[in-house]
Formats: sequence, C-alpha cells, structure tokens
Amino acid sequence: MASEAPTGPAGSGPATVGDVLTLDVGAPVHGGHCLARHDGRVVFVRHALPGERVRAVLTEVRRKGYWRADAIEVLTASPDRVDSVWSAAGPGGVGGGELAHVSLPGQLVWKRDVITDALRRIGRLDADHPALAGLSVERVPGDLERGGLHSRSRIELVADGEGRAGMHRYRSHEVLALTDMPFAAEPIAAANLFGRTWRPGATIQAVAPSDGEVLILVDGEPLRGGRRNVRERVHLADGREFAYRVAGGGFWQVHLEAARTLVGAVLEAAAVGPGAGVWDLYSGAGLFTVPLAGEVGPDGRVDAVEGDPRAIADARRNVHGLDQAVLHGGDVAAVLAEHNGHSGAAGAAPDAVAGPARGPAPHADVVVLDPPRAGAGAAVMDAVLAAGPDRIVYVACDPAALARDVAHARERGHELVSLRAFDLFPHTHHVECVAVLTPTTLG
Ligand SMILES: C[S@@+](CC[C@H](N)C(=O)[O-])C[C@H]1O[C@@H](n2cnc3c(N)ncnc32)[C@H](O)[C@@H]1O
Repeated sequence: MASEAPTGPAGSGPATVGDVLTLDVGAPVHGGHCLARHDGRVVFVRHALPGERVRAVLTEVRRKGYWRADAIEVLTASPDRVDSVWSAAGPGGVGGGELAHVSLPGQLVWKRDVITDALRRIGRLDADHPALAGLSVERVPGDLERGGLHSRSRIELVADGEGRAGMHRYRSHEVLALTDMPFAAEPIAAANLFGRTWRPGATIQAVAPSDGEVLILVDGEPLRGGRRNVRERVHLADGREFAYRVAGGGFWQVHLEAARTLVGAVLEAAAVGPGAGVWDLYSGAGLFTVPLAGEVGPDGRVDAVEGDPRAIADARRNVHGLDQAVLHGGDVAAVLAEHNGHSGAAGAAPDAVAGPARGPAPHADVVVLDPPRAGAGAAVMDAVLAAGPDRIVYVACDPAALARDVAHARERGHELVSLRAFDLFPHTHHVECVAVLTPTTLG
C-alpha cells in the first residue's frame, strides 16, 4: 500500500518503492520523463507534464542515485494535459505510450525541448546555436486527423501465460494482456489479434505493408504459412516512386508516412548530383540506397553497409539494375576499419556482397548514416570523417546519441549546419532527427 512520505527537506526517512511524494515537475528529459527534485534528489517522473504539481508514487529508489516515480494524481494541471488516449499505458501499465496524456501540439514542444536539451548538454551547442534557433518538430500528414492514432505499419505483441496478446509492463518482463493497440494501422487493428489465443509466451509481429495484405509472424514464422516478406512502395511528393522487398520481421520505418518523409528529407539534405560518391551506412533494406543511387546515376557510386543478412538480401534485390549501388554486409565499424588505409579495390572489407570493389570507396562526397539507438560511436564517426565528405547526413532516432556523435564531429572540425525533426512516433517520447554536418574549413 502506498504511504504518504513527508515532502519537507529533512526527516523523510529512507524512501521505499510505493511511497507517494508531492512533486513540482520540471523540464522533460530524454526517455519520456520529466525532471523533479525531492530533498535535492533527482526524480524522473512519468505521466506528468512540465509545470505541473503532482502526487507521484516511487517506482524505483536508488540509495545514492536518482529515483523514478509515476504521477498518479494531478494537483495542478498543465494546459497541455489531455485525457490519455491509451489508458493501458498509464501508471503501472505497458511501456510505449508515455506521452498519451499530452496534447498533440504539446508533444511537439516536449520533443523539441528534449532535442534542444540533449544538443546543448551533450552536444555542447551554445544556447543560441543557429541549428537550434528555429527548430520545431514537424508533424507528418494524417496524424492530426487521426489524433496521432493508427499510424504504425508494424507492431509487436507478446502472449501472456493464458495466450492473450499483450505487451510488457514498463521496465518489466511481466506481460499485461491488452484489448487493443490504438497505434496500430487500421489493417492491423482489423486483424483480430486480441480476439484469439496464442501459444503462451509467443512473440506476435503484425505488418501492414503499403502494398499487400497484413502479414502476421508468430515467433518469426508466418501464421498462415507462405511468404515472410512484404512489398513496400514509397511515393515522393515529386511523383517519383520506389519499390522494395522487406523481410516481415526485419527493419522498416514504422510510421505509415515515415519512409516517404525520411527519403524526402535525406535526398534534400544530401543534395547529391550525377557522378557523386555516397556512403549509406546502416542501410537496412536500401530505403535510402535506392533513391540515392538514382540521384548519383550510373557515373556515381553508393556504398551501402548493413549488418543484418536478411536486410542485405532484400537490399540486393531492391538495387537490382542499379550497378552504382555497392552493398557491403557486416558490422559498420568492422567494414570501415577494414577499409581504412586500403583502396576500395585492394581493401578486404568483410563480406562485400555486390559490385566491383571489395570495400567502400575511400572518399565519399556525402555520407548518410542512420544508426540504431546507440548511435554511431567514436570509431564509426572517425571513419566517416576520414572519408572527407562535404556533407554528413545523420538520421537519428535517439537525440542523446545524436548529440554525442555531433560533439565528436564538432571537436574534429565539423559543424552542425541544419537540423530537422519529425514526430514519427506520436504519443511516445520517440522523435526522428535529420542533421547535416559540414567541415568548418569549407567555404
Ligand atoms: C535505424 S535502421 C535504418 C535502416 C535504413 N536506413 C532504413 O531507414 O530503413 C538501422 C539499421 O542498422 C542496422 N545495424 C544496426 N547495427 C549495425 C551495425 N553495428 N553494423 C551494421 N548494421 C547495423 C540494422 O540492422 C538496421 O537495418
């Protein structure tokens, strides 16, 4: 049973999980929490908003570190507070809907503030850095009309001990059964995932591709047998269209509008023309590789590096007929380290799977990189800088990792010259950035 702990500066005794505190909530921080303090100690509070006063139950207590808490009662509400669009993701519920109690405009402000904070604190950008000055998080088409719901072409569920589809409780392995998943695209919502039983413990993946029927994989196997891949089509605003084969359980941008939005933003940021040399790192099934190969044309070259063999197999098919696209399978750091100091022709990059040369070309005019949440890291960033690009286009799903890599590049003579951010995960803390870095010695 929760107990009210004193909120004064002294004499509160050892705090324990379940204690309830009154907290004045401060700025949002990366991960979907807001910052508060209790007796000088940092408390990361979920389900709250900046400026609110809340009663919050402690969910994690570190003797010498920070605490975590869930807001369970709002004493003074922010104007951005709304009724949660997904109560199952509320206090004590599943993870993945940590901004469901925030208005859609408020979510954009929240995410902008988190990006700005990360780039100032971790990236060491000045408060008035031009890339931050005009930053606003862009909403993608359809989200306002749908209230930020039904935008995901992919969801993953887990069956509980009774075979009911659900998701993990936040920061727990416990599965909570659900009756729906309001972020799933309509074709997935219509697939009756919650109206049947599954093998207890099974992982259920549902994919609604832009071209074709919903695919359901249970522990990686197609529910009804047959195909494991889906077809995706990406239509750009200028009328161009690209087609892809993608492994059902493999990586593809999740929001219905994400692939189109990011390809458009990357092509604009990369600004490559015929004959250019491009590296496309963490290239997946070739979402950027295919259009970049079109931009550089037959006289250019796109070296794509990807570690997942399924994605590389799909990419090989997706770049069919584009001889200027050269695929390299393997860990990005290993492929680039192997290449370092070798010419493309003489290098021995691990598992070069297509094209005339065995390693990425030693020089790149533009490097596009789209790493996983952990970011690229120092070794990859050093290899990117060593390729001497005029532009680095960094697609980031984690503002803190982006900020670390930006700091590394800035210490080595590159500057962040533009930054866009897209809300591709409404009602969650996630946000996608497209950053451009250029050498300070240029121009
Ligand atoms: C965020 S996804 C981007 C994929 C692609 N750019 C897209 O937008 O569809 C990151 C990709 O990096 C790959 N990856 C993750 N870590 C890697 C590593 N160390 N080396 C090579 N590829 C890696 C994953 O398999 C995944 O395909």
